[in-house]
Amino acid sequence: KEAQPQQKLANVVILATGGTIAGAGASAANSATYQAAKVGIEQLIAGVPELSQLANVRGEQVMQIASESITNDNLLQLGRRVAELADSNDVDGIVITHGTDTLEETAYFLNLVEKTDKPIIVVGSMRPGTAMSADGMLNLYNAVAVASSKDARGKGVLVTMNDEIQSGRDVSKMINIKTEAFKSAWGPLGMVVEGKSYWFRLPSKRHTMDSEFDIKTIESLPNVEIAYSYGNVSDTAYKALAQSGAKAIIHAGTGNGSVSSRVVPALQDLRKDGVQIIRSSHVNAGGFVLRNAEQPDDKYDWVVAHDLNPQKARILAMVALTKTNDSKELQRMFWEY
Ligand SMILES: NC(=O)C[C@H](N)C(=O)O
Repeated sequence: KEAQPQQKLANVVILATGGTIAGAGASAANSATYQAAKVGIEQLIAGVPELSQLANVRGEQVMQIASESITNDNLLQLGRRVAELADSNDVDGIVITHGTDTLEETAYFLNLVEKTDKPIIVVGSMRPGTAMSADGMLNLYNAVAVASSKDARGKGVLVTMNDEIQSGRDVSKMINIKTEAFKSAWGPLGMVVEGKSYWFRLPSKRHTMDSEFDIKTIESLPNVEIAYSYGNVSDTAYKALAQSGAKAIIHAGTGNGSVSSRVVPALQDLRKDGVQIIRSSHVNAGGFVLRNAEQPDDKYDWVVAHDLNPQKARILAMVALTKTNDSKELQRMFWEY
C-alpha cells in the first residue's frame, strides 16, 4: 500500500505584545472593564488547541503592554524581531497579537518597513478572553490561518478582526465597544471563514518588498507629533510641539484637512523654521485631503496626507523623514504609500 503524502503544515510564529487579546476581567460579564496585557503567550496558544491543525505554532512574548502605551522604541524592537523571523528559512508566517488602540499604527509601520513577502498578520480583540463571547480566540485562529496560507504572501501586512482580512495600511479602529470595530474606507481585502481565506481585492499602494524603507537601516525614528483641530482652535499646541523638537507636525484637521485662519500664520512660520507641516483629516469614516484644496500647499510648502488618518500619517512621516527632509519627496511618499 502506498503511503499517503502528508500535507506539510506551515511554521507560524506568534509574537505577543499585550493588549485586550491578553486581557483579563474579574467576571465573565466584564466585557469592557478589565486589565489589558495580563495573559502570557503560552496560555493564549493553549486556549486555542485548534491552532495545531492549521500550523506548527510557537510563541514569543516580545512585550506585555496595553497598546495605547506603545512607543517608537517598541515599534523598532518589534519590527526588528519580525525581520529576523522573516529571514529565517523555517518561518512561513508571522502573527502579532496586539492591543487594538494602536494596532492600525503598528500594522502600517510594519507594512512600510518589512522586506518580505511572507504573511505578517496583526490581530487583537475587543473583549478579554475572560468575557462571555470573547472574540480573541477566533481572531487569533483566523490570523494563524491567514499567516499559514500561501495566498496571503505579497499582500502586505494584514489584520484579521471580525472574520475580515483588512490591509494594515487602510484599516482603522472605528468604534471601541463593538467587536465589529475595524474598518477600512476602501473595504476589506477578503474574508476568513473556518480557517480558509477568501480574497476579493489587492492593495495598490507600495508596501513590504516594493517599499523603499527597510527596518534594518532605521536606527531611530524622529519626533513627529499630531495637533488636533476644531472650531476656535488656537496655535498654542502647534507652537509647543515645535518647541519640544517635532520635526513634522501632523495637522489633524477638520474636513479636507482644512486649517483655521487662527492657525495659518503659525503654521507658515513653523514651516519657515524647518518644521514639516502635513495636513490630514480627523473625519470619522476616512479623510481625503487634496493638495491646494482649502489651503495653497504649493505656496506654503506644506504636504498633504491624502487618505491617511492623522495617526497613520505620523507613522509614514517618521519613516519618510529617516530618508529625506525634502517636502516634495515627502509628498511623493504620501501619494505612493
Ligand atoms: N481592545 C484593546 O486591545 C484595547 C486596549 N486598550 C489596547 O489597545 O491594548
